[in-house]
Amino acid sequence: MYRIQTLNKISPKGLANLDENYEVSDTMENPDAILVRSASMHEMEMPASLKAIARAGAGTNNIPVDQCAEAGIVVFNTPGANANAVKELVIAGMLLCSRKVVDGIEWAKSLKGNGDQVGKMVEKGKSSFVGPEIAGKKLGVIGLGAIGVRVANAAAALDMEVFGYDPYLSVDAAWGLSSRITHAKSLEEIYRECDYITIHVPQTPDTKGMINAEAIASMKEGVRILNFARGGLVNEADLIAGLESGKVAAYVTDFPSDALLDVKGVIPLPHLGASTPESEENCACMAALQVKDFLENGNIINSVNFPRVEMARSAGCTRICIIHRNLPNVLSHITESVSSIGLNIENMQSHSKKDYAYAILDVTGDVTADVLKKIDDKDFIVRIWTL
Ligand SMILES: NC(=O)c1ccc[n+]([C@@H]2O[C@H](COP(=O)([O-])OP(=O)(O)OC[C@H]3O[C@@H](n4cnc5c(N)ncnc54)[C@H](O)[C@@H]3O)[C@@H](O)[C@H]2O)c1
Ligand SMILES: O=C(O)[C@H](O)COP(=O)(O)O
Repeated sequence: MYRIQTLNKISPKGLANLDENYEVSDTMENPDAILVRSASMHEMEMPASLKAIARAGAGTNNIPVDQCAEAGIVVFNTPGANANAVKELVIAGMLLCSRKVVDGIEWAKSLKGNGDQVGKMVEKGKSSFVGPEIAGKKLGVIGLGAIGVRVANAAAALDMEVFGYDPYLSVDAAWGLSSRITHAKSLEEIYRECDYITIHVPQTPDTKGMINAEAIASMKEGVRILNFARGGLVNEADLIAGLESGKVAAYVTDFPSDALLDVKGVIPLPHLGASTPESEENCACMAALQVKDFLENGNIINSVNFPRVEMARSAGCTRICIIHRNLPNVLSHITESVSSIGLNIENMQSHSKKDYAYAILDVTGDVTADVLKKIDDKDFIVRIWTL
């Protein structure tokens, strides 16, 4: 029986992929794997039993990914599974901050009690809520991954002039990008040209605070900024100064903080980007299936700290799975150890990612604890197990 702990509410449709061989609970001790959304795991002590963490979503900055790699814990995410949900809310965010929709709704509600005068008051007062259309305006998209590409294409379809910036653009993303998108060669070009700027990059030490006083100073007067990626990408004090001076007309964020809530021009949303039934199901299904395939077959598909390694099971074989440091001669140590005890390697796959590598070997012969001990050199083997 595999033991799965959930740290957030995970869509039941996703959990339904875990059959009678799985016990799932939010109060599980010694889990084999954890399913999580945005709960922070940075302060959590990782149980020795833990082999995998699956983030049902995109951002993994709530998980100590590097520490997990050191401990041989594979961290998965679900690329693209919630991207459409975020795209739709970004488009809504641009309309919200252009057309004074929120202020207009609040004012309209304040007319309650004026009886048959409401119609007249609406017509008289509506001129306070005039706001520009988005068609014909310039949108800068920073980060053209699963979300950024969808936002760029949707905005182009709404007749915006779209600039995209991503120095690490993947081939898949490039194939998906409309030919109407202008390739911005620098952030400065985005800042200089665009009326609306939307950020879709992961929060890392490199991107943290990237929207700061210097960036804001080089943007257009009255720029509208949207942040559905992570709060930490924006230096809040600098942004508030920009809003107060009028340089920034609006800031739509999915990551409100106490300091932002009462600042004019801020439209705070309670991290709703991925909160649709469709994306909750997509993410949960992908997370559950990836964990299942890893626990049962050792396959790693979308991991942020280990390479993709997957191989069909070879009939009549025992599978040996080995997470190891990415150092010279480790593979030859493994294969020599295995063959020196008379095991035959029928099939094997191995790939590396930064400091770590992962190998799966399908072998025939008797794989005893002694065999594993022979391979398990503590200097470079992080975790070894059989399936
Ligand atoms: N609000 C929400 O509910 C919600 C939902 C999903 C994702 N997110 C956030 O959005 C982020 C992006 O999600 P995604 O699914 O598009 O991820 P993704 O990995 O598909 O795309 C990220 C893109 O950013 C690019 N990038 C990285 N560093 C960059 C830099 N310095 N400048 C420009 N581009 C850079 C990468 O090349 C990649 O193409 C996630 O990391 C997460 O933090 C938020
Ligand atoms: O990175 C993500 O996928 C989003 O921020 C969604 O987070 P959530 O799963 O907590 O809604």
